[in-house]
Amino acid sequence: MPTYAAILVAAGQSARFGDPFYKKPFAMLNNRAVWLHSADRFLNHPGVEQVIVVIAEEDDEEFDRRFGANLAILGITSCHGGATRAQSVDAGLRHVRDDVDFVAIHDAARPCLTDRMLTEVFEAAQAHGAAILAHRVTSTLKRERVEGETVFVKETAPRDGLWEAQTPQVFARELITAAHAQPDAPDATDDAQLVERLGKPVALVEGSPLNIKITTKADLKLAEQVLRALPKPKPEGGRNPFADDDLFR
Ligand SMILES: Nc1ccn([C@@H]2O[C@H](COP(=O)(O)OP(=O)(O)OP(=O)(O)O)[C@@H](O)[C@H]2O)c(=O)n1
Ligand SMILES: C[C@](O)(CO)[C@H](O)COP(=O)(O)O
Repeated sequence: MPTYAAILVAAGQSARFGDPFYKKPFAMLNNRAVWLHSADRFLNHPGVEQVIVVIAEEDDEEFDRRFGANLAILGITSCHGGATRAQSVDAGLRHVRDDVDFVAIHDAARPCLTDRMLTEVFEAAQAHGAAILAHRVTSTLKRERVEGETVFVKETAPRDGLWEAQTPQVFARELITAAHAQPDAPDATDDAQLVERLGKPVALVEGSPLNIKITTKADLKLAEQVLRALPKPKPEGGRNPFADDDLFR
């Protein structure tokens, strides 16, 4: 069975979340920190040998106080991120073991990932070397034109063939390591674009509009309802309590 390392990036500033106490990955969601919901998916998934959480150095003390026991019990590694998301991913890559085959890179602020999505993007990465969860654009897209204080429609952008990238984004370890070694890597807003720049294929795997990225407080409320809609753990136990069902299709 192929082996995986998961990098959970949680080192952003959460500026749009606007909480005076908690950055969004560390906010409570149904009695568990947002990032731990994300970590659970990977920890319970076959083949995942390593989980690395990337945090901002300024969060060290609070993170250790709140989650130090979780890291020890769950065998999670932590490291410091950088000023950009890509720099945080690169920091996580430097802790990935040489013996894992694939690396899954996931926004810790996306806690509504399901077992089925993870299985499908893992399988696609095995088949193609690189795969990402994404969701076909279903709304009409407008390009803006700004005049003074007012924003107008400049044009309607063609949406045929457009997908909204999500995470996890999963890559053969050597491929993503080479991709992040490129000179302009720190400015990338997702990891797939660095692999695209190498001319390598990246498979698109249908995720779900419910695989939301928590950006604002309103997103946290939405995530609470999404997670509550997940099936309850099976009586025989042992199963991942976050197993998927058709709700997420
Ligand atoms: N320098 C950064 C920037 C972002 N992230 C992580 O990347 C994910 C997606 O980024 P985003 O939603 O933009 O988070 P923030 O940058 O924290 O959001 P904001 O722009 O509101 O500050 C988040 O889990 C965030 O913690 C990171 O690890 N390091
Ligand atoms: C990686 C990502 O979630 C894919 O849509 C997105 O690019 C993250 O961007 P952010 O500005 O760091 O939230």
